[in-house]
Amino acid sequence: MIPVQEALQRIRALITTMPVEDVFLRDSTNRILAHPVAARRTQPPFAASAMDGYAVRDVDTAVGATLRVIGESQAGRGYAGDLPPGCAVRIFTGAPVPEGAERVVIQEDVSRSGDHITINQTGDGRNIRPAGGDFTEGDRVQPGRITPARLALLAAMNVPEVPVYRRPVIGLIATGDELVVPGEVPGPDQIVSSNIYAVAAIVEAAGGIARILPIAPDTTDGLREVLDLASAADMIVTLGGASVGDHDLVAQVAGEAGLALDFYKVAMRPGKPLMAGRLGQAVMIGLPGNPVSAFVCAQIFLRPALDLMLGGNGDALPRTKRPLAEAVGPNGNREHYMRAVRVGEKVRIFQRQDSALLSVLDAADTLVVRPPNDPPREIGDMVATIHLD
Ligand SMILES: Nc1nc2c(c(=O)[nH]1)N[C@H]1C(S)=C(S)[C@@H](COP(=O)(O)OP(=O)(O)OC[C@H]3O[C@@H](n4cnc5c(N)ncnc54)[C@H](O)[C@@H]3O)O[C@H]1N2
Ligand code: MOO
Repeated sequence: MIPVQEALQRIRALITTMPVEDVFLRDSTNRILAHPVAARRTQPPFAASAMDGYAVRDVDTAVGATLRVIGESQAGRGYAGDLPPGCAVRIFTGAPVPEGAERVVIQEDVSRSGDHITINQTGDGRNIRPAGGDFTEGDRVQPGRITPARLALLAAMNVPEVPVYRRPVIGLIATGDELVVPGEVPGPDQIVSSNIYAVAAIVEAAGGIARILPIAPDTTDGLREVLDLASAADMIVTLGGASVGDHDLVAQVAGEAGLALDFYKVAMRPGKPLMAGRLGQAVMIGLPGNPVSAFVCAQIFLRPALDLMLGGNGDALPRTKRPLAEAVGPNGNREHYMRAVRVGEKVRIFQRQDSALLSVLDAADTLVVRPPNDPPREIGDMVATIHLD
């Protein structure tokens, strides 16, 4: 058994970053921008009015001044020509400010009669957004996640396509004769395959494309066939069949298929029989079959691995120290990821920690991470926690 940190480091070392592809802006939400992208224009491209009102010169801006309205500037169609002294141009939010105008007096501050306005109040600001006040042509957006805000910025920069890392395809294989897919009628000794749906959701939330393959039976031929179906994937993740039982065939069959095993067994609970290596052009990760074990391993290893594939730095999930709401007994020799729930600022560890219990997992919003051989802990003792979203 190797420590969790070493297992994560070894998985990181197996990963290669995905190639870069250009996609339409509309398809780039949450993807990772791979290279800096330069603005193709300046914004605003002209001095623009920030308010609806009248564009005037400073010399004409006095309470009681009466000015002649000589034209109109609207968003999308400006006023062609200069603004002579003693005159005003009717202007709307976003419209180009005419040459010579130095401020916009908002319409609430003037009285209008026919072609003339009288200024009743001058207000504080100029109400003009200078050209290039937001960004100028050539300004660069740096690599990173394309958030909704960044999407709008790129659009305003007139960038129609962006270079992003290709989304990795993750082939997911549940193994075991006892499994049926949800909705099927299980035989008397069967259960419904569940953990693969959690792992698929985790993969997709991290930016990967999850492909759920047919359930692999507990036969070498059957498992090999399903593994073959996954051969085009960027990563192959098996669930179950990883332990030491007579029907735990994943290591054997993957080995025969050419798996270069990097490690097997991690000092963690749940998740001990985790394996990882390279199979052809893909990284292969063998998750334990117990539903909570597969879930925890996906959080601890798959998420950083996917982050790295997508151009991130593959950081482990962030940890926060929180006080215990209840005492807890000593830990064994494996790092324990205990299902727990927040109670205000504190955290309460569930009594039942069997790695088969999905109802407990569902009730949890936190994993409490106990180091190997951690002594008993009292109420109020600080423990490391991982938030589950
Ligand atoms: N003698 C030993 N027995 C076991 C050990 C050990 O060290 N010595 N390790 C235990 C630990 S820890 C774990 S974790 C499990 C992992 O076993 P496998 O990865 O081989 O998983 P399976 O045996 O195939 O299944 C375990 C359990 O999970 C259920 N399962 C499997 N796949 C699914 C699925 N897709 N959806 C829902 N449930 C699934 C399966 O029916 C079993 O109940 O081994 C321990 N044994
Ligand atoms: O490691 Mo197993 O995952 O303890 O249940």
